[in-house]
Amino acid sequence: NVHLPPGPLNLPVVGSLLYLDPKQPHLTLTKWAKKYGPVFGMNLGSVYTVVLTDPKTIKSVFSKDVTTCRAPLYVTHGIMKGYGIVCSEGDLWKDQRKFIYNSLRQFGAAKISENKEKMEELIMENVLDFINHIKEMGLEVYIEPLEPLRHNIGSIMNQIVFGHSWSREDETWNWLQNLQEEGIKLIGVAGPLNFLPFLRYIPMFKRTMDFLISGKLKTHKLYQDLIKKQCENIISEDYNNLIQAFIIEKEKRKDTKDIEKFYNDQQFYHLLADIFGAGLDTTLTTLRWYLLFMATNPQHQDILRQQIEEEVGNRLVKLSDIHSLPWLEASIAETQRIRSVVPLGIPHGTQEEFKIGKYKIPKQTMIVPLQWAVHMNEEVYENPNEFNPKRFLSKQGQFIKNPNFIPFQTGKRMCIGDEFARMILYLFGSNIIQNFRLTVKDKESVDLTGECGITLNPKHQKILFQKLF
Ligand code: HEM
Repeated sequence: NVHLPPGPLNLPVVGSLLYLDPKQPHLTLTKWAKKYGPVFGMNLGSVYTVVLTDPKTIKSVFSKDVTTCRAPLYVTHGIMKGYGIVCSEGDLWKDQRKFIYNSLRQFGAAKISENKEKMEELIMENVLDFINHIKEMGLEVYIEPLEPLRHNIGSIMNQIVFGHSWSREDETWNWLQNLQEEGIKLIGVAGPLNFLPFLRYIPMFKRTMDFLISGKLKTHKLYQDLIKKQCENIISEDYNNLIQAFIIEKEKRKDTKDIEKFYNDQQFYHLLADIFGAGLDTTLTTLRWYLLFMATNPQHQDILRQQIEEEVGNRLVKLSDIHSLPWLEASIAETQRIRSVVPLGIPHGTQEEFKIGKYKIPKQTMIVPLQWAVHMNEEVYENPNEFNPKRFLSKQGQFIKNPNFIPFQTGKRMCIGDEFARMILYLFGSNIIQNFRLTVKDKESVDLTGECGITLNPKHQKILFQKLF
């Protein structure tokens, strides 16, 4: 007796869309999960959607080939057309995932890599530049750290993607950052189009789509110049950026059909944008949340700073120190738990009909791994709204892994940059706390709810950086 999962009322055309809070959809879905269970389904406009909130089910469902597609969404498909890696499917996705995996390892952005020290150097250059930039502003500065952080995390991504980074004042860089920010906002605005594609005839939605597509074309123009620049360099076996990696791979396969299928210009541009975007927005947002939770919880910050003092002393914190700093790992993990940067997860799509237990999951379903519900489950995490890094520590004070913690998701499409992200988060997170005491002026007035776009972003909030030495 196989049937569709239970779920909320489906109205004609819109389905359950009208009941979903557009600003905080993760909260509505989490509420529904309590009512309908850990596997529930509904129509969101024209897209049949199944939401999963049990990490074991998410793991088993996402380890199947049949769920390796992306959700059938109008906006992302309309803009990306299946190119790149994040939105690609089938053979192209398989090939490019392997290629990106190997490239990240070559750049030193992997757990095991000969070039890991070079990557650590690149990250540390940017950590130091960030710290010095803030110190130059004065002994005590009260600022929203978004822009300086975005410059330095962005510079790391620029180096590994384009082999080039720009100064803070550079016009092209500022243009690229604005376009990125605007694009992310607009994809939020265009959200309803995903589910009600007929809205594209309404001028506001049409304008938004046109803006997104023209923004994409403009960045592709810039990429052409950056690719030309890299072509002028001699590309050796010791390549360290994605432009060079792609050119080398293309050359290797020049007599095969892969060139047209996987190594064409469109794929090149979309892939560069994908790695830049996937790497920057998520890591930056996590660090912003981290600084905010540290600033509003000075008691935890002091413990971490003390551990750094004892284990590292006054020199900079390095990657080889991390295993002796469980409070660092725990406070970063706790940040990723309490504010999932992708609260709805990154949805998948189904290629064919399949089953989850007694439930039928039709072909072309969107599957939402609801990270928010996993990370805020009170049965697993007592007082889930409290920021408490100790949840991730054993009685002996060691960092413990937790199967109910899935910020990078699991299975065949799991984030491919998780190790790289942790390298950045640990090095920025520890060295900032070592160098500054962070506080806010009025804790009660700090709004920690966040704004939901593609990622869940903190609202603008100033933090007091007090220089410690
Ligand atoms: C804190 C930082 C990050 C978080 C929370 C994060 C999270 C995620 C999540 C949830 C997914 C979706 C996985 C799935 O569909 O099952 C994903 C995919 C991906 N991430 Fe990350 N990510 C982060 C950093 C990075 C970095 C630094 C890079 C690389 C430069 C990266 C590259 C990618 C790519 C290429 C994909 C697409 C994989 C695919 O579709 O096969 N991510 N990430």
